[in-house]
Amino acid sequence: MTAIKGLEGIVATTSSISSIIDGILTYRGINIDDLAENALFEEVAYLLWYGKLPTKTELDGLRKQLDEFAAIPAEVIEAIKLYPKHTNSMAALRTAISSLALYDEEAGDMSPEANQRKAIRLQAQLPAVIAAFARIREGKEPVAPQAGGSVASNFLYMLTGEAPDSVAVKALDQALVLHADHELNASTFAARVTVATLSDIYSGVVAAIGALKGPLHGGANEAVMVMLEEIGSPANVEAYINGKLTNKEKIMGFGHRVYKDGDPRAKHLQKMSRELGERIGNMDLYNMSVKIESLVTGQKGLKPNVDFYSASVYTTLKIPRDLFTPIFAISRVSGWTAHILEQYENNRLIRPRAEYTGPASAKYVPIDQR
Ligand SMILES: CC(=O)SCCNC(=O)CCNC(=O)[C@H](O)C(C)(C)COP(=O)(O)OP(=O)(O)OC[C@H]1O[C@@H](n2cnc3c(N)ncnc32)[C@H](O)[C@@H]1OP(=O)(O)O
Ligand SMILES: O=C([O-])CC(=O)C(=O)O
Repeated sequence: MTAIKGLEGIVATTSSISSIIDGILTYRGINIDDLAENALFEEVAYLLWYGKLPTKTELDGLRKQLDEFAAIPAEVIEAIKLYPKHTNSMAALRTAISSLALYDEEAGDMSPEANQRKAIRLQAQLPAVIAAFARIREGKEPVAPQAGGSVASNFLYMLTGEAPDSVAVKALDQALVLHADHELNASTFAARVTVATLSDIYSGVVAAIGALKGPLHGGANEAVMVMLEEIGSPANVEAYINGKLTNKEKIMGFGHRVYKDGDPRAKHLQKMSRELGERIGNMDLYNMSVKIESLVTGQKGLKPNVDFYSASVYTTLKIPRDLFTPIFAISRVSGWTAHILEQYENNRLIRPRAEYTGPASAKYVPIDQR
């Protein structure tokens, strides 16, 4: 038995949800470029869950369910008020989602219908939980979502308490489309491993949030912003990046386990970053990002991944840095739950083996002789 470090290249399941073949990403066979340019996030969530694009009636039905399910139990809001104000936002999200399970009367119902409803409930409640946490830590009361609003517009509304402008809503919606699913990424794998024991959907999503939090995965978008802040201005980029590369440090937002020739989603986020910068008349973040890309690609051959330009996009939308990874979760929960439902449909316990590297043969030594 020889271990493959990081399971690179191992095909661990079949899935009909998303594919990455020859560097092309599709959701249910539809190219991500097509979806990024034309689809709304709710259409994409429907596509991931049900395997087809919704009709207008089906989309309206999903929106109605998202509205109905968005309310957060008062006990969960009260608990969030007790979280330390400076706690990590992904830790807060992980805890709050876990506590939502306690108040879901269907939590123990493992029927496909109940699990589908729970998937929609998680999609509806996750943005509300993040916005509530962000407001509560500033001493403000949570804002309820507006019926009929999209996931993107409602998140911005719940965060600020003000009607968001249409450019911001469109940008966030497109970002949500781009992040919704990605084959067997680490957090989705964590979710599938968890529910393959026939544990519940909340446990799967909590495991996924824990995996997404790390800076080698979803946490990279926040780490990119930390880097941009450290650099400070386009004039400092070269010295900073050269220093990091000389020290063999990783540049966050670059590289990918599957894409070696570039991430097809990055160009959409780059365009968004440029357009939003032009709109506010400040191109510093965009110019810094482009310069970093040119140096890292030029010297290391590494291309930006989905996390790189999302940092400048979210900052230009005035979203606090530590909410970037929770926003990733707002989108990816659609993919996580689609994968969880797929896992339940055709389940087998996921239990690989380990190549043993400990002592070959050892004897128990009584404690008084050690
Ligand atoms: C949504 C997402 O999860 S996208 C990924 C988000 N994560 C990041 O942006 C963090 C930065 N990137 C990375 O750490 C990696 O590229 C990962 C984790 C994404 C992929 O990791 P792996 O497939 O395991 O690649 P691995 O880390 O082995 O890198 C291979 C080589 O490229 C180098 N490399 C990879 N990424 C980077 C980077 N961002 N900066 C500098 N060097 C890098 C490694 O140091 C390694 O070099 P070596 O062979 O000389 O030791
Ligand atoms: O697929 C991966 O390894 C990381 C990921 O989630 C993504 O790129 O969206």
